[in-house]
Amino acid sequence: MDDHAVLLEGVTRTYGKGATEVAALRQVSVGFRRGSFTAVMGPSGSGKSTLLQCASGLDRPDAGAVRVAGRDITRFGEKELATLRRDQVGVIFQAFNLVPSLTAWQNVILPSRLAGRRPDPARVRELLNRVGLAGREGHRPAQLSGGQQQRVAIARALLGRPEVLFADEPTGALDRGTGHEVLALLREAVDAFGQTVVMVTHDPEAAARADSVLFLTDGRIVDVLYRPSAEQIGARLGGRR
Ligand SMILES: Nc1ncnc2c1ncn2[C@@H]1O[C@H](COP(=O)(O)OP(=O)(O)OP(=O)(O)O)[C@@H](O)[C@H]1O
Repeated sequence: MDDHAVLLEGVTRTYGKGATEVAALRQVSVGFRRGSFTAVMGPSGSGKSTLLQCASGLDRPDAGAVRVAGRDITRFGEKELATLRRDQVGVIFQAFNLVPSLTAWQNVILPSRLAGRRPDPARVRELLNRVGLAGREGHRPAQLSGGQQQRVAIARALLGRPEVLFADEPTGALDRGTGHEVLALLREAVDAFGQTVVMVTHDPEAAARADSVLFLTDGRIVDVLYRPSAEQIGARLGGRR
């Protein structure tokens, strides 16, 4: 039974102490199968980002295990986590982490270069074109809008073809056309390259591109829909909230 790219077992994450204590995740157990595309939805503050942060090794749960390719990453030290992020796990988060002194093109290829690879320029160009940054390859982050910076981060995460890709609201800051293209790129990562994608979104139409949709409420998974339509997702969100 090891066809899970990522498996969370009883993951609990609590922030703060005493009166200000918030249980962001409560005993969450869920598996993400290899080559699957999962959307994560739920009200603001329900724990979606915390789930992604814990699953990607950016945050450490207080209890439980997070297995990536079978290995419990909650026991990893900083060095192992850095290697994990370089080789296996890609993240598209709102804090873009772009290097201010580098151009869009240079930012996209940086992680691959650091990993000792020589990225194919044709592929870099294709990715930049598809996220709508043609003509802006030479711009530095400060010369790009927030949405454009996010697109650089998306192209950067896709270039390395990581086994697992975590995306927090990847289409949130994008116009409709670019949003569709980004979803197509994520779908292609799954269908053509067998990557595993986990995406937080508030948009039922974006979530409908996934194979399944998890619903979080108050730090718990309360529902799962398989291959739902945008209408079914909207109804689920509008119903028992
Ligand atoms: N670093 C932190 N310190 C303290 N509390 C935090 C921290 N990060 C998250 N929380 C709290 O944990 C809970 C879950 O937060 P999380 O960001 O995971 O929710 P979310 O579902 O992603 O919300 P949103 O849709 O608004 O982004 C919230 O109550 C939040 O206030």
